[in-house]
Amino acid sequence: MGTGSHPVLQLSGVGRHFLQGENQISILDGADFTLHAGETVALVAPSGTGKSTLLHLAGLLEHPDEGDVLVNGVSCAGLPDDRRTAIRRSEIGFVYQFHHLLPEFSALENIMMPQLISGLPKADARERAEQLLDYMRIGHRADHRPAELSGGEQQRVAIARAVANAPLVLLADEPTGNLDPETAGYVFEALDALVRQSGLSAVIATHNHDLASLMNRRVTLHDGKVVEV
Ligand SMILES: Nc1ncnc2c1ncn2[C@@H]1O[C@H](COP(=O)(O)OP(=O)(O)OP(=O)(O)O)[C@@H](O)[C@H]1O
Repeated sequence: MGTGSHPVLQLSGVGRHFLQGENQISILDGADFTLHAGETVALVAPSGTGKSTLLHLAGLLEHPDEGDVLVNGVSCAGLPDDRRTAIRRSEIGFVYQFHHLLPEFSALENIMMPQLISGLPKADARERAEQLLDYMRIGHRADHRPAELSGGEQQRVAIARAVANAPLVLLADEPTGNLDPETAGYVFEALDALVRQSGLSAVIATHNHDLASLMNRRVTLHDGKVVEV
C-alpha cells in the first residue's frame, strides 16, 4: 500500500437488523470499516456472524437499515437504484462461495458478459477474457460450460469474471469455502496474485487462517462491529 492511498470503500455506522421470530437481532450495529486503495483485507469470523451480510452491503447488493456505504468517496445511502447499480457495475467485482456462473454459456462467454453489458466492443471483451483465462491458467478450458469444469476451475472463471471490468474493489464471500484444501490453496493464491497484479483493493471472507495470512490485514466481526485482529 503506497503512501497517501485513499479510501476506496467505507462503511460508516452501518446497521442491519433481522426479525427472527418475535425478536429483532442486530447482525451489524454501527459498523465502521475503511478499505484503502491497493489494500487486501481478510474478513475472518465464525459462521452466522454477518460476513455475507457485510459483503452484500459493501457491494451495494443490499441496503443497510442505518448508516452509509461510500464507494470511492461517493455516498450511496441516498442514491436511486439505477445510480447504485451503475456504481456496482463499474466499481465492484463480486465472487460468491458458489460460482454463480451462467450454465448455458462457456467460460469465455461468462467472462465477456459483464464487459458486453458495460458496452465494450465484443472483440475487446473477448481479448480481455482470453487474457484472464490464461492468467488463471485455464485458457484451454475457454469453450467449456461451467458443468464441464472442476470446482476449482469454475471458481477461477468466477474470479476472472469479477475482475473483467477492472473494478476498483473486489469482494469475495468465502471464494474457496466449497473446495478441498489443496484446490482452495491454489485458487486463493491465484486470486491473491491477480488482485496484486492489477492493483485492486479487496475484502475476502474466509474461514481459512493460512489463506487469510496472505492478505495485508485481518478483521473480524464482534457485536455487530468490524474489529481489527
Ligand atoms: N434476509 C434475512 N432474514 C433474516 N435473517 C437473516 C437474513 N440474512 C441473514 N440473516 C441472519 O443473519 C445472520 C448472519 O448471516 P450471514 O449470512 O451474514 O453470516 P455469515 O457470517 O456470512 O455466515 P456463514 O459463514 O455461515 O456464511 C444469520 O444468523 C442469518 O440467519
